[in-house]
Amino acid sequence: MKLYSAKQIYKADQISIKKEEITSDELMERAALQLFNWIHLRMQGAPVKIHLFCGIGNNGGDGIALARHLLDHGYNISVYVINYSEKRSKDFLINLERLKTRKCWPSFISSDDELPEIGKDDIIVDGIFGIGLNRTPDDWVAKIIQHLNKSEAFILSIDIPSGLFTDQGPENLEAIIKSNFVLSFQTPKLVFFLPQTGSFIEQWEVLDIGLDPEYLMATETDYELIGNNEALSVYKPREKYAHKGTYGHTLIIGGSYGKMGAVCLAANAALHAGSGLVTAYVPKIGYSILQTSLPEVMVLTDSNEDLLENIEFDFEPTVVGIGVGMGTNNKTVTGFTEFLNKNKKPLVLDADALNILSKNKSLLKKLPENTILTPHPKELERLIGTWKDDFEKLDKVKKFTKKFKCIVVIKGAHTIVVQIDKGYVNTTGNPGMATAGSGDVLTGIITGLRAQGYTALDAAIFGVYLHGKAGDIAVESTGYQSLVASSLIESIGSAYLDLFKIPEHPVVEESKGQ
Ligand SMILES: NC(=O)C1=CN([C@@H]2O[C@H](COP(=O)(O)OP(=O)(O)OC[C@H]3O[C@@H](n4cnc5c(N)ncnc54)[C@H](O)[C@@H]3O)[C@@H](O)[C@H]2O)[C@H](O)CC1
Ligand SMILES: [K+]
Repeated sequence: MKLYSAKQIYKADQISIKKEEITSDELMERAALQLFNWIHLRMQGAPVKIHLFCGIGNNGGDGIALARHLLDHGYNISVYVINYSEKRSKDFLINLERLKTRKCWPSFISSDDELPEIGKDDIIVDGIFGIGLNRTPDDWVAKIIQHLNKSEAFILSIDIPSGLFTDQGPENLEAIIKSNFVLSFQTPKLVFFLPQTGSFIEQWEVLDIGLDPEYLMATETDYELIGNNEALSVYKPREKYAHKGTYGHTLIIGGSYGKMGAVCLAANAALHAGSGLVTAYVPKIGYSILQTSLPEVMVLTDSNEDLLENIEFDFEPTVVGIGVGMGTNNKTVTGFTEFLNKNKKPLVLDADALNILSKNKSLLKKLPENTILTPHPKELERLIGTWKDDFEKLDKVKKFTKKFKCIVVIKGAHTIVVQIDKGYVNTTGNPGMATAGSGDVLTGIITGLRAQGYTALDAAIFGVYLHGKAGDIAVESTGYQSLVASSLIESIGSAYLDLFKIPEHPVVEESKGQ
């Protein structure tokens, strides 16, 4: 699913109005009816108090139009206009007049002196700001937002939690609605999935207000959301007359004294992802460990007993995944550098391979085109430096991938795969996956996919999706706390099978931000 920017949504808005020969007010009515139907289906006329907080722009207009429909159906509502500007939008005013004809007069709030009383069992509809927010709300508006957040009432946001910018980082976290549910028009917004802002959204759903499909289809976006459909479109079915050679030979290089488990996890994950053959290259100490725990995996050893020093092998792997459990000993740095000097094979780099690169940035030039790097936030910081917010981080990563012609997998609650100008935001995974070895499994899956002929970008996107889905399946039987990396591997098969399940429900997503 494409994640459109605010600018693109406004454009779609304009094009739809022109093409369909409708007024902007009619489009607002469509949006308001969608909101109303969603609420009415769930509430069935229940006499719960609904407080609608509306701004003076079109987000507020949506709220006011929704209020009219709720009123017409006998709901118990109170309407407040947060009067933060005199520049009221035309369609807001049209809808305000319509509401008044029903003898409903909103309370106009122009300061934080009188905060409306809200019961914890009430419902708040948040229509204060939408995608038109262009500066941080004034202090008194922020105080009202804080009052709503503290109320414990269920908050339903129209389009986007008020106070969140659509395409830039937040300035004041105290001036953002903490939304229990967001009904977002046409497209979820990128900020729903970023670490800094994702926690303001508990759940979201898209309401299709029928913006011009032709424009939406033809428009390239900077970000895409990867769900089941997108993963399925990348998936490569197995062929009847294939043999193990068809699906490539993965080489996992890593390990050091006390950290051989990381290699076991990555190698085993590569096998479960479908790599035809898997070889592990480890220090001598790892030989019996690997041979005993993974009978399917072939093992080659370094000349050094405890760490990697002379990475040499005499076969042609399809792809090399390097770094897990490897350590950053000077001898390993030398061995890794010499390996990069000679290597011509596609690479996946993780953990200590990334740490070595961070300290020896000149090595970055030696990476073959389309190398996949899988840093967690700390490793990423070592590679690209610090960032002031998620948008700056994404910009820096884009520049980095352009400069070194590589792919970066920014690991997090919603992992984002970045290549040059584009980011792919993953939807699977859960907090139980923040556990030892989870990253090693991801490295193994991505490397194993690459071995089977997936392009680097597809292997990264699909690998991240499968890894998260395996976690979602595993957690059903383990619970968050007891999820361990080995259970992720055991669930890779079920994650593949899940690709072909027909979804029972429309897209309702729980946010995994923080
Ligand atoms: N997607 C669509 O096609 C449709 C969207 N609808 C709704 O419209 C809003 C966007 O409305 P807009 O009027 O452009 O902006 P807002 O209501 O978000 O903001 C109001 C207005 O206020 C000014 N402003 C911005 N920031 C501040 C601030 N911090 N303090 C004071 N004033 C501020 C600015 O001028 C804004 O224009 C979208 O989210 C949907 O809910 C349509 O109803 C249907 C079609
Ligand atoms: K809103």
